[in-house]
Amino acid sequence: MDSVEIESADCMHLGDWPRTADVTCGVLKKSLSQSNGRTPIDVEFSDLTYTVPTGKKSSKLILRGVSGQFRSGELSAIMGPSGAGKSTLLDILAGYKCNGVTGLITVNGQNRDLRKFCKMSCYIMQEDLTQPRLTVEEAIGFAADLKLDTRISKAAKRSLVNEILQTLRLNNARHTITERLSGGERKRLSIALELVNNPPVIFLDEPTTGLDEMSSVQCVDLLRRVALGGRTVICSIHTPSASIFSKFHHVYVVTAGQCVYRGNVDDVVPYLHNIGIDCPVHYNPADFVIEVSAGEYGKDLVERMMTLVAERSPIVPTPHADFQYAEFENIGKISWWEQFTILLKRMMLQFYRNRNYMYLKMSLHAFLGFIIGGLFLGIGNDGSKTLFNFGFCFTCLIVFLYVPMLPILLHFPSEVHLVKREHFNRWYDLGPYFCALTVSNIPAQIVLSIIYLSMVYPITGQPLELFRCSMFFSTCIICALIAESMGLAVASMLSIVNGMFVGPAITVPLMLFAVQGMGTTDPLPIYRTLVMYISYIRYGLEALIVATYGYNREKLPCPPNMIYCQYRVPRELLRTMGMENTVFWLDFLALIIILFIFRALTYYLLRQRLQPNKTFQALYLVGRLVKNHFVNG
Ligand SMILES: Nc1ncnc2c1ncn2[C@@H]1O[C@H](COP(=O)(O)OP(=O)(O)OP(=O)(O)O)[C@@H](O)[C@H]1O
Repeated sequence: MDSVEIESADCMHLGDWPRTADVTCGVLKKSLSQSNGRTPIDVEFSDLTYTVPTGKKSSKLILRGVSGQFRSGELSAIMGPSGAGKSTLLDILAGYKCNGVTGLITVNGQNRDLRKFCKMSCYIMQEDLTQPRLTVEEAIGFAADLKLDTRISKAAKRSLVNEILQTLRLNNARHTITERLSGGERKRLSIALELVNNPPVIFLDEPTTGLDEMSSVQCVDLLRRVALGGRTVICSIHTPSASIFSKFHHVYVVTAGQCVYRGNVDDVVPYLHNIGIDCPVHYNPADFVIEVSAGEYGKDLVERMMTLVAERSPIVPTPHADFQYAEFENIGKISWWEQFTILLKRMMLQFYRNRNYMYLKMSLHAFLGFIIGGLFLGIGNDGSKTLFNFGFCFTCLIVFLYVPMLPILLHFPSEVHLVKREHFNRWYDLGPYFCALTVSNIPAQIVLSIIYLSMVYPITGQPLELFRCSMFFSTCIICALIAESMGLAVASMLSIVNGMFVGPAITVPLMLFAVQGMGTTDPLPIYRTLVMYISYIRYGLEALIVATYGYNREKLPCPPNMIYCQYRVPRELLRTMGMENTVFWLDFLALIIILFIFRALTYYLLRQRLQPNKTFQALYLVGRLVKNHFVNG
């Protein structure tokens, strides 16, 4: 079936949400306030507690057995004083936090299956992270490509993007690069990106923070409309104005990790009246209930609210006998290859927009080529400077260690945050992302390496024989890719600050191990030999030296003023360096294997960062305990 058929077929089934119909027929606005054919989702939780370890033997109880219910078709607010546990509760309900949580969360009366629940929900976090170097229109377009069925025609997706831009008042900013958006626009963009596939459950952490009153009202209005369309919309919110407060259907008030009120917004004031405190006339009930729950009118009132909450607001489960997780299993699922191509396209576009950075890197490589070439001018064909040429090979490996690694350590940790968020909201799988990242990085790295090498190789007088030249170039390029992969592995687990320390720190032993025992004719003890071959730089060095001096290279010319050139015979140098029997292809193969190991390690670490397994969770906890032990004493 081609896309046109799908488009027209879907127009006939407007209720068949969240497929293409809502969007292809240009009725997003209408669809937001429309019921749909799918089962509504109610989220219930009981006796939820959340504890975090804080020191050697201490831990902090953040949520203390809270229970509640959020229904479909309602806009619900989680409110409370600062530090009460609103964001924590939202993180747990959305499935973003799982460690240290006890209690029960159910979806339409069935135990929550987190993997499946994530497919039917989205979480818009407080910090608005958006893909850099894309316009608003492009960002929403890529989200639509990734989240919607590929059988939907391009025109239909374009019309969806236009509708979303209009609905969220982003039309004037459609060609603005995301980094240049105002706070309110960025918030609306974050919401727009997640609304693309119309998920049945939407969590938002403080969606109005940083917005002016008018933008906040419009934002909450939109959420209300979305909720009335049959979705379950839950947001944490800080002291809303009276008009914003009145737009919510349901409110859940927490203080010090306990619930003090849950129920209709209209019932807040009568409830407070019943426990003996009246909200002053013309006073914002939202402010008042937060003040009361913060203990400003006495601690006994707060305790009374805590005990009364279960009695006055019993949770009445709304079972949906016909509810099946499978119904939501394939929402907008696209294939591995489609995800890969879309992500690659997005990365290439971002790369193109950032071309000045690429020009800077190219200039830096040319500059390094000029400086290093000048330092080692003409030594490659001078029998009296063979040892200096050895230094040149080592310098090339150091250049290809730090230059590819440091930028990765600086920028990849922030990208991991973005990937974590998009992956959590089920935009794509890690496999296609990682492959797209690899494919988009490798050509640039090769070009940069060639710029540097094509300058230093002739300037330093290396042998201009095609086979030696290609062996030299390919060894350096593989080493650059290994260093980049090492940077990715470190940056996928650590923050910028920690990565910038750990990354360069691990390069020091790598360099030292590589040159063990060089220049001595005594054989090394076996353990030192093993340690030496841990370092990929050793393989790189051997490969470069053999490419330059191996394969029966003829004697090098010696300057007429030199009486004795010890290493003008290349074999003599190889013997002194213990590389007489070295086979280039074995070293090259070892480098390729190391490259694959590092790539696989990066993938594994990234996977653990996004979805830690039990071992990693245990390691994380041990790490935290150790940190708390040393940091907090
Ligand atoms: N990992 C942690 N370690 C120690 N304390 C934590 C941790 N995570 C959260 N907390 C504490 O738990 C409490 C609740 O945090 P949370 O972010 O949920 O509050 P909040 O109600 O959203 O606050 P705000 O409105 O100010 O954002 C706070 O006191 C916070 O310091």
